[in-house]
Parts: sequence; structure tokens; C-alpha cells
Amino acid sequence: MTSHSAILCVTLGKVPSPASLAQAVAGYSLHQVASLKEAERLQVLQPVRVGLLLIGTEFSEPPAALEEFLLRHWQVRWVALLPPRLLCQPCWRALVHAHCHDFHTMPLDAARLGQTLGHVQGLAALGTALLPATAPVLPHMVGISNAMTRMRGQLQRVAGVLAPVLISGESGSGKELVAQAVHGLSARRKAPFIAVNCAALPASLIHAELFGHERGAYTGASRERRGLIEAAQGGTLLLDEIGDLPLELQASLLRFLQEKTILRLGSTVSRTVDVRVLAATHVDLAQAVARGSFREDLYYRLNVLSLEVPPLRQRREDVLPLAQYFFQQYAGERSRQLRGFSRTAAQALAAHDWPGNVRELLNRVRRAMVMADGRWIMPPDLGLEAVARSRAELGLDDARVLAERAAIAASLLEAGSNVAQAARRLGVSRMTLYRLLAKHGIAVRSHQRDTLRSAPD
Ligand SMILES: Nc1ncnc2c1ncn2[C@@H]1O[C@H](COP(=O)(O)OP(=O)(O)OP(=O)(O)O)[C@@H](O)[C@H]1O
Repeated sequence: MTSHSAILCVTLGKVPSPASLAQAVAGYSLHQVASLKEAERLQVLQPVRVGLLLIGTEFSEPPAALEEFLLRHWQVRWVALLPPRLLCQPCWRALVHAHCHDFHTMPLDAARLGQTLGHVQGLAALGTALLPATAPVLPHMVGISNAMTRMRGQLQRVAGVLAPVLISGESGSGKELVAQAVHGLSARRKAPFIAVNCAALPASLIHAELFGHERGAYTGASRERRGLIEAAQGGTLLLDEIGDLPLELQASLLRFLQEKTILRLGSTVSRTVDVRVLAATHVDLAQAVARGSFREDLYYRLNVLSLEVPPLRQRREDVLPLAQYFFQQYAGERSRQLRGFSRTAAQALAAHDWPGNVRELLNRVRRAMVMADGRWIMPPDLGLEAVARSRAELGLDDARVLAERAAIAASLLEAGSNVAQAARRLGVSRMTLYRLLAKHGIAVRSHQRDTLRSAPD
């Protein structure tokens, strides 16, 4: 069970234990740990929803494992307490901005911190009133980009209500994962989550699949069968590629959404079903409505709430953490000597445009883990050499953008994410490099350096 009035206090480095801390946390039970490993263990045994992060003076950059830890525990509302000097460092600022609900600087103002903690506890309690008391079963959603941080916030809000959600995004960008997260965060999480790909089922079968049929409803229906909507009773139904649902079925679906009842094929008895419907699409449904291939009334019914999963090329900072995550996930399939990604492989990953989004990245990493015969994955193992060669076929503008991005990624890697050094290597000012980083959506993260530390070219 999640403890509502407990605070996990993680101290990293040498922090002179501020006497006034006790005053700030008075009334809460404080779980104090001095390492991320201990914090990890405690979160399993006694999960909490509010965390205090005390950072010592000796860190010039966030420890590599910290960001991963914060990513894993994104449901905890963190308040950071750190020396003011660290806030001058872009890497610390980015980390606090991405993962913390609030921050305070040393020396500690106990009254102010006490107020912040009260506020954060209040918000967390609001969240738990909407959410189930036990830790929800959630898919692991990797991503450090602003877009993913925003998405996590939206998921929490959307999960607490019953309305349908329309999830849009390019193929392979993670729409189904988002749907699983909505289900996993909702009070329905113990009931079934059923995903139906409307594009994969032939139109002739999809009615019976969704709504079920009575015995003899059609040739071959030798016994009655409940459909997938009924199978999701109490839970969540994801209608993937909803844009491919035939028009006549759109009418039945609309009826179900309005009346919460279904009619099995061949039956005259309607059955009440309690199912939350999520729909996903990679096509622009508004355009489909304009073309007349999608019912307008159904579109508005489904689009009460909407979530948009951005394509991977618009959140490039997620590429390396995702690659690293898949590498660990499929570690069992790799040869024993394989250690990780070479720098050139990381550069190739950073420069690629990912038309197939996260699924393409997953496939390339798995392929590379099987194909690589050295200790480090090289670009050809990822099938990315062809991408480099095909640049000859690009227009000059695109080629310039790609070359600029690759040069920036390479200089950052070589400079260990030190922006000043990277700018010197590139022969531009620091300000220009910051502008270029923003233009290409590249975030400077300490873990990128660590992921690649000691990796050869
Ligand atoms: N943020 C993420 N963290 C970890 N894995 C992810 C993430 N996003 C996507 N994936 C993985 O990438 C693969 C593709 O994602 P998913 O199936 O959710 O995409 P989709 O948008 O629903 O694709 P399609 O449009 O083809 O149905 C899955 O294996 C999923 O688990």
C-alpha cells in the first residue's frame, strides 16, 4: 500500500543534516536513505508518493543513476533541496525542471519547505483519491523529453475519469503503450485491457468479433460467443486504427457509447456492458470526417479527451534512453561480450529520423544485439549505414540539417556533454550552441555521457 503521510528522503552526497529539516517534516513519517539503491528497495517495500531529494555540494553534474531513478519513479512528487550553485548548471536545472515538482536551495528555510511539502502531499492525496490505493500496474514508459513529461501528467488526469480518449500519433510512436498506461493508472486496472486492431480484422468478421453472436447468427456460428466488448467487462477496450472501422460498424459503436448496451449478432436482447473505450489512430480523423469516411457524431463521442503522442524525431532526447532501455530489456539475447553502443552508433542513432518511431528503434536495437560480433554495437549492426549513404539522395537543405545535427551530437559526446567544450570544438559560441540545441531538440543530459563512457568509436 502507498503510505499517504510518508516522505521518502534521499540524501546524495555530503549534506550537513540541516537541524531544521525535522521541523519542516514534522507530522510526516520520514523514510531516510543515503543511496538510490536503498531508495529503490524502500519504494518496493513501502512506496510513497512524495519524495525529498537532498543533494550535496560535491556534484558538478547529476549522478548518472539519478535520472534513471527519477524516470522509474515518476509517480513520486519530488521536491529537490540543493546548493544554489548547482542551479547555475544547465544539467541540474534541466533535471530539476524535468522531474521535480518544486525545489528549494540551501540554507534551508524550514517554514517554506514545510509549506511546499504540505502542498505536494495535498496534491498527492488528491491523486490517490482518484486512483486505486495500491501501486498501479504500469507499462514502463521511457522518455525524458518535455513531451513525455507532459504526457505523464496528462495520463494521470485522463486516467481518473471515464470519458473516451482519442490517442493519436504516427505508427509505432507508442499509442498502445499510452492506452495501457491509462488503463493501468485507472481504477479499472484489475479488470481486462483488451486491444483490437480494427485494420487487421476483415470487415465481415469485425462485427461478430466486437459484439459477439448468437448460435446460428451466420453460417458457421455453431455456438453463441461473446464479443471483445463483453470480454472487457469492467475494464478498458482499445480500438486501435479506429479510422479503419467500416461505416456500418461505426453506427453500432456509437450506439454502444451512447447507451452502454450491445446487441450480439442474431440477438434481439440488448446487454448492458461497463467498458471504458479508448481509440487510437495514426490518420487524421478530422480529415476522415471531412472526406465522409468517418462519422462526425462518433468522432465527437470518441474525442472527448485526446492525447497526442509525438513522433520520435520531435523528441530526440528520448532516443538514447530508449535505446539503452531496450538494450537492457533484451540483454538475455545478446552475446556475452557485448557491452553497449559505440560512440559512432550513438551518433547514428541521434542523427536518424525514425520514420518508424519507437518500434523502428526497438527493432534496430534488437537486430544489432544479435548481429554485433564485437564488444560494441556499430552503425552497420543497426542497419544505419544505408541511412548515411542515402544522404546523397537528400535535398541540400535536409542534408545540411542532418549534417549539423550529427556534428552537434558528435561534439557533445566527445565533450562529455560539456556545452562550453562542445561549442569550442564546433567553433561557435556557447549561446549559438544553445540555440542550435533548441532548434534540433537535443537535450544535454549527464547520462548520455555515462551511457557512452569508455565506449570506443
Ligand atoms: N516510451 C516508451 N517506452 C518504452 N517502450 C516504448 C515506448 N513507446 C513505445 N514503446 C514500445 O515501442 C513499440 C511500439 O509501440 P506501440 O505499439 O505502443 O505503438 P503504436 O503507436 O500503438 O503503433 P501502431 O500505430 O503501429 O499500432 C512497443 O513495443 C512499445 O512497447
